[in-house]
Amino acid sequence: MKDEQPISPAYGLTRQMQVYLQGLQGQRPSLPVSPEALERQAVARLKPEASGYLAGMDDTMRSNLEAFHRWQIVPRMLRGVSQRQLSTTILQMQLPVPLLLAPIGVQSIIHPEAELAVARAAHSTNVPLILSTASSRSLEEVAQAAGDTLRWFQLYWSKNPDLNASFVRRAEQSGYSAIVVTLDTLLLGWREQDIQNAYLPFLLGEGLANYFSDPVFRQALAQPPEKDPATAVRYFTDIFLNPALTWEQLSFLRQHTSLPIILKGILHPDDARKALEMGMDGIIVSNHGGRQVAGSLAALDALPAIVEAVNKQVPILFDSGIRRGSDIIKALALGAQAVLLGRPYIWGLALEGEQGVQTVLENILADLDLSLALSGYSSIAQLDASTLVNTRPVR
Ligand SMILES: Cc1cc2nc3c(=O)[nH]c(=O)nc-3n(C[C@H](O)[C@H](O)[C@H](O)COP(=O)(O)O)c2cc1C
Ligand SMILES: CC(C)CC(=O)C(=O)O
Repeated sequence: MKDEQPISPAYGLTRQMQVYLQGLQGQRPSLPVSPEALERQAVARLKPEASGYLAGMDDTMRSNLEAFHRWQIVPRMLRGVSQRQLSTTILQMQLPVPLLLAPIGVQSIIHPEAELAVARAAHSTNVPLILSTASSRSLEEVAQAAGDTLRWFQLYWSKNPDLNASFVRRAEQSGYSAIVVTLDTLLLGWREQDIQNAYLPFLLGEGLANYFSDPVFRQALAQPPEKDPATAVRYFTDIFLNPALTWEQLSFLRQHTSLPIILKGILHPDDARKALEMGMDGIIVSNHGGRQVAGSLAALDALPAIVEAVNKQVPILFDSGIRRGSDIIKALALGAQAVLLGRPYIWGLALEGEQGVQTVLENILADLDLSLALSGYSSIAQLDASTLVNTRPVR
């Protein structure tokens, strides 16, 4: 795909025609094209514990999706859209598309090749990726699989400061070019399905590759994790998350890395202002895909006020509910510079491994490209508030 310039001006049309031509030979796409059907099939394929873990809180997730339906695109006509520009620059990094893979931990519960399959698919489609601290493969292995693909590292801020510094150092050495600190998961939310299933993958040793391979983590143990995994898992659960974290501690990170620091999980404009005050380099507006606070506002509903508060001082990214090309258009029109794709690529991984992730990415990018053109835009930079109308019912 890389050689074929996936983001060429005619990308959407090329992909669409490729599928139709295969149809002439009696072939149909093996993976569902609609995200809803994709989810249904993936959930049916996974063990109940794994699909329960993917799910999160139903009501917040529903709010995330409904928020997209309240904003609607008003297509414009005859504006010369034969060439489309989908690339963007964030913190001096060139993104070929305004889409990154969201950090999603413990992918070994979804597919045996886990993050390596995802990294290869990111490479073949040229879509940047954000690797979770809780990945099932070490950040070094994933970097190797990703090749020259743009990659950022997501940090869960542990109680052990030396471990945080070590993760950041390793990420720098392995070519990750930004640190994404997740703020909304200083504790795990009340996840009804996981509690019903009495299931937490970390306790089974899943998603701990970065910890078990870390020199600081290993030094804290009397025996290496290979010899005494139970004690290593216990130590992990002791230090993994840090609910005592406050804004002031972000300066520790600043002292330990020259990489840009991006805060993930901002929903209130005052927190966005605080991020600016602390000299942070970027913000990801997100409610963690509706996995942390039941009844929290939809991430998309939080976006406009944060865009206003930040006033273009740092880039704003968005996730939680991106399913189609039109969702990307809506988030960009409301002021995000790029979006993160979460569960849809995991559904592809569940069904067809690396190929499944690649297909999901190709489909959403083709959809974005065509929807952009048909809405009357030749560049994502042209999207703004005038692209949309809000159909929120008046109460
Ligand atoms: C199974 C699962 C694991 C996740 N793990 C992480 C993680 O390790 N770090 C993180 O910052 N976010 C994590 N997230 C949240 C995603 O990065 C992202 O915010 C969310 O999936 C976006 O919503 P969407 O899935 O509706 O697109 C996880 C989400 C899921 C579904
Ligand atoms: C707690 C993490 C390791 C994974 C996560 O962010 C999630 O399950 O939502």
